[in-house]
Amino acid sequence: MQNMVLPSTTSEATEPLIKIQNVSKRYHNTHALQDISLEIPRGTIYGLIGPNGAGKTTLLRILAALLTPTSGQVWIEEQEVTRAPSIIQRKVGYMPDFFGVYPDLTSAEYLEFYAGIHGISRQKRNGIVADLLELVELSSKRDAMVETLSRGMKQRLCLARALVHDPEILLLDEPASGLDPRARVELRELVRTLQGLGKTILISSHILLELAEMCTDIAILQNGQLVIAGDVEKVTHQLGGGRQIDIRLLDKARVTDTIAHLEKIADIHNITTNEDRLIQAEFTGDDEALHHILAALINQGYPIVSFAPRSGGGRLEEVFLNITERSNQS
Ligand SMILES: Nc1ncnc2c1ncn2[C@@H]1O[C@H](COP(=O)(O)OP(=O)(O)OP(=O)(O)O)[C@@H](O)[C@H]1O
Repeated sequence: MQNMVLPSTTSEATEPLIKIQNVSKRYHNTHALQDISLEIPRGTIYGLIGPNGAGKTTLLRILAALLTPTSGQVWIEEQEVTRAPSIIQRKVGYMPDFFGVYPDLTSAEYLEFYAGIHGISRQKRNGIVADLLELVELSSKRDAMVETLSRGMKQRLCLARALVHDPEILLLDEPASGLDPRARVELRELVRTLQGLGKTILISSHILLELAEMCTDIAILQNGQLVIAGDVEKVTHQLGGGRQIDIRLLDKARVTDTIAHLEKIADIHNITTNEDRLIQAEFTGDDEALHHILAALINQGYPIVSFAPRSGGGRLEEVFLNITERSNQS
């Protein structure tokens, strides 16, 4: 299947922070990555999605300057990653997909150790460690042994470790794997907080739903090849996935005529109403079309209380399965 790289709305305004140009990686006879080109806009939460063995870890390790591509180049701003690994490692925080074995350390000692590795002076370490523990909501566990933390807590500690040198870019390899739903929500909130702090974040997962609600952009990898990439809305739209809109009305008596109005709009499909004043529908247009629909509803006096398009959501998983199936067949 031909690669589709869609322009990102965020990348239109600014130069991408990361440029991946024709990157391939071969391990003996395995083509882990094949001619991948991708641009990561600054400030995005970029989801790297693909089934096991798709090449996600390989790509993240190349971006972290921990692995050299067989061919192609990766640029982070004006630096080519293989030519300046130590500069890149200062800009990048990498959280691997495995925890490894923890030495006999408390949470605070663990972070202090990594702060030392990054050359942070002793005077600054205490303050940085306290700030990081607060950020990942582990202040109450500062003196707990790492081994005694829950999986979700270990995951957050690992994320704090990746942040110890205040990198601009965070590479998180399967950060949600093995977490229960509550820990996943906490992780999602933390990732959003980090985006708010100006970080550009790449997150991999083989489960699209884990990422759908938190990513601004996604790239789907399959057998080392890029299947599609771009802003979540555009990818979903391009693949015919559509979005769901939840429309809540003030007045139950107006549900029927609102539905009759929506039924006449070409981009709206599968309208349902399962609660008193809530109408749900699928929408396959772009944001401009959505704006016109909302403006018309308001202008014509429909009593709208809320009008909420949901990015991706459940539909994305379907899109992902469709696209990986299609590329398997090609
Ligand atoms: N060190 C290695 N030596 C040989 N083959 C490797 C090595 N590392 C990865 N591979 C192979 O490269 C391909 C891509 O692996 P990679 O770990 O990047 O995929 P992934 O998408 O992260 O998968 P997962 O979700 O299972 O972690 C796989 O076929 C894998 O077996």
